[in-house]
Amino acid sequence: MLRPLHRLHISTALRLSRNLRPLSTTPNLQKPYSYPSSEAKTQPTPQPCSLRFTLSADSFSTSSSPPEEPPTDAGSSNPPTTSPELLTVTPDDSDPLSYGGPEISADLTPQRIVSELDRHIVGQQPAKKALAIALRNRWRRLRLSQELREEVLPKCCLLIGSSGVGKTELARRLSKLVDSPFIKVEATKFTEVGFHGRDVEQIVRDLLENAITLARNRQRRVMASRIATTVEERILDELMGKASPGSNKNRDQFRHLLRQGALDHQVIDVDQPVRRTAPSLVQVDMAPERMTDVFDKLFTVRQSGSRKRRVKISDARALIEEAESEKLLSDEAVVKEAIEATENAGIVVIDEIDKIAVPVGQRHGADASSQGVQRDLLPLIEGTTVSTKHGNVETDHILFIAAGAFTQCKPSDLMAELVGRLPIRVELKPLSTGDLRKILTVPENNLIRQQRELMATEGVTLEFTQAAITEVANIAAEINHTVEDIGARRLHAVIERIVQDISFTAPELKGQTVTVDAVQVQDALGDLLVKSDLSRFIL
Ligand SMILES: Nc1ncnc2c1ncn2[C@@H]1O[C@H](COP(=O)(O)OP(=O)(O)OP(=O)(O)O)[C@@H](O)[C@H]1O
Repeated sequence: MLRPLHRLHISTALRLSRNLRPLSTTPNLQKPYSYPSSEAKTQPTPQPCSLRFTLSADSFSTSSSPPEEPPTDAGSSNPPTTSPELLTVTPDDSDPLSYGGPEISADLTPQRIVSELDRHIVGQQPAKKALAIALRNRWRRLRLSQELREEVLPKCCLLIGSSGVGKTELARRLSKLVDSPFIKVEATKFTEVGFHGRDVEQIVRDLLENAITLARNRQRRVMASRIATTVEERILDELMGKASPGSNKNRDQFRHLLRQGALDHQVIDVDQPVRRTAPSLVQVDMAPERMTDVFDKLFTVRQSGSRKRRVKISDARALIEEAESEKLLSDEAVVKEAIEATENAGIVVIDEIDKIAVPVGQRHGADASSQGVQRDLLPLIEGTTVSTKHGNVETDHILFIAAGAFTQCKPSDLMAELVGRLPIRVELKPLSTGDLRKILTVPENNLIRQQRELMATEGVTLEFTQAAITEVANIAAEINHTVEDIGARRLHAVIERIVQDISFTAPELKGQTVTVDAVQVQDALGDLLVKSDLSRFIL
């Protein structure tokens, strides 16, 4: 039976660690949890040149230390990064409620935004440029006086281009660059329910939910080191009792063992909080979503306090971390940050906008719902207040990016007021065979790399010859041309078909190198390459 560790003599504990390597040389591979290093605690907080997405002009902060240059080699095989130098979060340990959300680095110039987008998207330079300016304008707007800032509305964009040429991907990458709340919706989804369509305000509610997730994760990251320290101290308290003067040496030795994972099997008591729900009242004039929230809470079992559980230290870490995060992360602060981020940094892509455009002569009968959706979208884009269960969200400064192919109609077939709200228009080019070839190999997380890395997990080295890559691009372009143009999406299906057999047998190919050449590409696609069969081609 295990003895409580606080009764163990330190020499016994040290014996446990006899076979362990010194702390400084132990790779942290098997430990699911990383403790803050003492160096990390003493290092000065970086002072990036940055600007907050907060409403108050007083919260702007700048400093003279510029962030490092990002890698610009688009073909680099580096793992994906989230460009941390472009987005910074400023922790204020003294007040967990003080986070104002993400900050856009002042160094994120339009040119730099374009080069960041270049890392993931091939070509489409005019669209990249337009979006870069739109994003930079947000940064500029936040530097204006409060009075002028409210007057400057974001210019919304209309991206015109066929399916799969990168319209959504550009907007998604843009939002990732600055950790903005992002949502993509299809305009046609709002016509299916009938004349009034689905409530377009749901777009903003969904955007806010996304912002809440981002805000929670962001605050967790900011507090990670504080939480890790607390977790360690809680475990040490359980093992040895509360820290007391003179107990530092023993405590440090136990801390050392704990960090080595030598105490993982010891069992300790952990307090697990039980959620308590606040009593709520249903009011007759309540918004429907608020009412749903109240009912949710009513049906939640009301309990309070905490209960003790005896668990191994290896399991206790996650439980204590969760409980500490709950204590430190205030829902109120998360929602506040999320609403600010939604209002000032939210990006919404409304795809298939062309499908709800109706030429003037046809604006009657069944098309009434399309017209209705356009009318409903207008206030959102112009700026309105949407009520959500977390509070009101102003849409004035959300960046709306409408997108569509406009093959059957023209932008002017949209309502004039709506078109007026989308003054930045950019056309995205159809993808050529050369573009498809580049998409296979140039973006950081390109499809070929994805397949190679997947096979590497099985111990298989997968190679594609240059001729094979060219052949894949040729075939994808041909199918797009003959069957239906779905742009770069075609590559996914073609590649999947080519690697299907290798993928199936990979566990038996461990240690081997498999090279795909042009002939194998043709073999894999077999009779589907016969032109007459292309119409039946399922890729
Ligand atoms: N120019 C490009 N460079 C790199 N990848 C691309 C490019 N265009 C498209 N892709 C890839 O193709 C897929 C589909 O692209 P995306 O979602 O942007 O299409 P879209 O233009 O929005 O089309 P749709 O209107 O049909 O949604 C994504 O996986 C994206 O990464």
